Amino acid sequence: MAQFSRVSGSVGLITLQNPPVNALSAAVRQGIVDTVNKALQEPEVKSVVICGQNKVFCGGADIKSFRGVMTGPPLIPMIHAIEASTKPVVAAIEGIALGGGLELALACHYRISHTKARLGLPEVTLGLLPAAAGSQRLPRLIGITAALDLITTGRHVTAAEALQLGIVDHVTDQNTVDVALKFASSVAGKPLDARRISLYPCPPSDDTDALFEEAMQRVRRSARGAIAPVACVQAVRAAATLPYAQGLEREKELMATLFTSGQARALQYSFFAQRAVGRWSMPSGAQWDTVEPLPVQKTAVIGLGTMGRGIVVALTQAGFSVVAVETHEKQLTQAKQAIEEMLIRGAKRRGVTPEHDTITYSHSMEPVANVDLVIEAVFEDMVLKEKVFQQLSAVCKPGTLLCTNTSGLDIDHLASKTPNPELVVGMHFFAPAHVMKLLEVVYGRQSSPRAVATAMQLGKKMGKVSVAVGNCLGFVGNRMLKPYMNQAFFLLEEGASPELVDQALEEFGFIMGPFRMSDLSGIDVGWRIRKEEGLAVPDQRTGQIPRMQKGCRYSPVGDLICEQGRFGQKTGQGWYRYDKPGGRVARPDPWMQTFLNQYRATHGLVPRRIDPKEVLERCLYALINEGFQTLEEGIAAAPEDIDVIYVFGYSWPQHRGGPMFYADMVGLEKIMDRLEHYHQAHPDVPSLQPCNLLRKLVAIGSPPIHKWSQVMKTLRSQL
Ligand SMILES: CCCCCCCCCCCCC[C@H](O)CC(=O)SCCNC(=O)CCNC(=O)[C@H](O)C(C)(C)COP(=O)(O)OP(=O)(O)OC[C@H]1O[C@@H](n2cnc3c(N)ncnc32)[C@H](O)[C@@H]1OP(=O)(O)O
Ligand SMILES: NC(=O)c1ccc[n+]([C@@H]2O[C@H](COP(=O)([O-])OP(=O)(O)OC[C@H]3O[C@@H](n4cnc5c(N)ncnc54)[C@H](O)[C@@H]3O)[C@@H](O)[C@H]2O)c1
Repeated sequence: MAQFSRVSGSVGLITLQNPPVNALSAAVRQGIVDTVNKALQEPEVKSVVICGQNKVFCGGADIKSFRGVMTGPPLIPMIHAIEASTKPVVAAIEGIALGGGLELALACHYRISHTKARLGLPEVTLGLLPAAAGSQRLPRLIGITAALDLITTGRHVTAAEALQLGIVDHVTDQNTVDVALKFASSVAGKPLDARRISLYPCPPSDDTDALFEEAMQRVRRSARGAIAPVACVQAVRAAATLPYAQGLEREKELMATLFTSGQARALQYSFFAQRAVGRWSMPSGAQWDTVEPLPVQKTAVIGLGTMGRGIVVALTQAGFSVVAVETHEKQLTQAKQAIEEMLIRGAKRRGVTPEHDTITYSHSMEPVANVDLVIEAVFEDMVLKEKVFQQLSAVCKPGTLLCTNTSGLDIDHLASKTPNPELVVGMHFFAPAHVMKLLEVVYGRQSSPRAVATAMQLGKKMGKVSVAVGNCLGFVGNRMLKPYMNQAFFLLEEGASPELVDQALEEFGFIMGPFRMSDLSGIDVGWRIRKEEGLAVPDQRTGQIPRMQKGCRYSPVGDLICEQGRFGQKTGQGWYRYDKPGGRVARPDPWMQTFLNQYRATHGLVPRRIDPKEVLERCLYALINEGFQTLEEGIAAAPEDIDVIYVFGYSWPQHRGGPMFYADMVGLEKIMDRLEHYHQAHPDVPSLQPCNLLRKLVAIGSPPIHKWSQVMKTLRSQL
């Protein structure tokens, strides 16, 4: 809806009304058409102001309506009618003007913004482009380079930057609508052609071809395989090279392709999935809207290695005081310096003053006594963690929440070592913890809903996408990664090279394939865990690590290369070779080829040609099957939870939605058939056997992903 009122006798005020973000639903568009007509028809009205209810201008087109039948007046003619108006129209921008919201403002003759407003054209993040003439008006207003930046990244700008770029005419910290009303009165009757952006020529640039070529390369590099950023560049190019009307036609054509694409569906699914994970629930029935989080102001981090440092930075940047504890003298000094540097860099990026004095560094636990919440990030060693939790229980004030950043150890076991197991939860951050957006909040059998609510809220305040998951080895993300990595190892045994496997998965859209990723994070990390699990241990009789363990196929290739001291980038050699220890550029290593040939010969394995399709199917379908298993067990509550974990924690390409969304796109029946096919070929690999939930879903006709949660409720008793 939109409401019309007349203010001070001669200014028509149109207020968009569709909380919470005044999205341009059919009713809002109809409201705008009706109220603009009214303003034009009423002779007393000399100028018009458009604003949004509740101090929010407009969040753009109604994304929810994209998947249904479009009704109501179309957006584009409505926006053109505003620009063509013979009475001046002023946009009063408060809160946000995003997507279609900014396009609406660009059709107005003047734009006045509140200092705290944010503006942008984020359509690209939804797999679209600004197709209500945004791709044609913005370059005409602010130039090609700046428009390319905003349109291809979708980033939001502050009012100050918008003013500097020339997107808005005036910024105020007063009541924006009042300022706009006054301004509208002052411009009544003035000529408008100079204010109609569609009439502007696109500002020329030195070498347009080179500029667009460079932009195209940049977007192709940064979002491998994503089509929307490419279309955005093409649309801006049309603005730069074609008359306005023809540019609009091109914008429309490009949008038609994007609008119905699988990528747009995936990205819009991901948008809503990120919001859905905030509505968490626990098997007990406790959920996000009924549980009050505990108040948290003072925090502590124990262990200042790779993870602890990032967590201290993220907590400090979110405004919490932190007691940072590290027992190792040298580590403490290095951590202090690293944390300070990260804070300075972060503050510079955000244009704020760095916070230092809210951190207290300590060798001992004493200063932890009066904190509200502790995050433990010591070595991944259960005995050590037990000891730390016992110390914390003795020193902390009653009611302090004890969280662990373990990558996958048993939360219940750790909780059982404390007098208050209800106050123990996992807070599993991802490296680097001040950058990566994902946080898995892991509840154990006894974790209280308030403890979970507190960790979820803390994650939100730290700018994380937090997902509540159940407790099991590896939780959701790392658990699903195991069958994926196993398949990558098995493929090497059967004839593939690390490059072949990585290339297939990088072409799918991962930033790095499993071997380049393993080189980056350190191959020895998994090796140490496997040794602790008793897997990477030679058989006393043969002296070799067995290739069958507990009745299942096991590949020791990773263990064997670690035995050679090849730990990845840090040692300059791993699955690839690097020019020096710490080097970043991975090059295929002839040593690896020789090693694999010898390994295969030793074990009587005859290498075969493996094609990329097999790599994708085996790695991804094994991971997806494990995803279904976590849903079946209730460890992940919904497919959206898994998808958000994979997109934000494991760099699953966002334009493919996430593993469970991808499974839905591929078709559950196909996934099941291919898993069965591979399981027949490899009966000693249980993770290739389709799990019960997948079979059941196929048996009932493969319902679409948004119906799985409903179906799971019914099926859970039968599974
Ligand atoms: C052959 C076929 C050819 C077809 C051609 C079709 C042509 C169609 C013509 C279209 C013309 C193009 C128009 C335009 O260019 C396209 C767009 O405008 S796309 C939308 C762009 N806008 C955005 O991307 C903004 C998205 N929203 C946000 O980023 C954030 O929500 C926010 C606005 C910054 C607010 O953040 P928060 O305060 O944190 O709040 P939440 O995020 O939790 O949101 C609260 C609530 O609101 C819902 N919501 C937000 N934005 C929208 C929206 N634009 N539409 C619908 N709903 C929205 C959000 O989902 C939350 O609700 P919940 O999910 O929790 O129920
Ligand atoms: N590195 C990753 O990518 C990653 C990702 C997610 C989770 N994790 C988990 O985070 C935890 C920490 O991992 P990391 O990579 O930061 O390890 P790390 O080896 O880099 O750091 C651990 C730090 O803990 C310190 N420490 C040991 N005992 C201590 C004690 N009693 N009190 C205080 N400090 C102590 C060590 O001196 C060291 O500085 C582990 O549980 C790990 O599984 C790691």
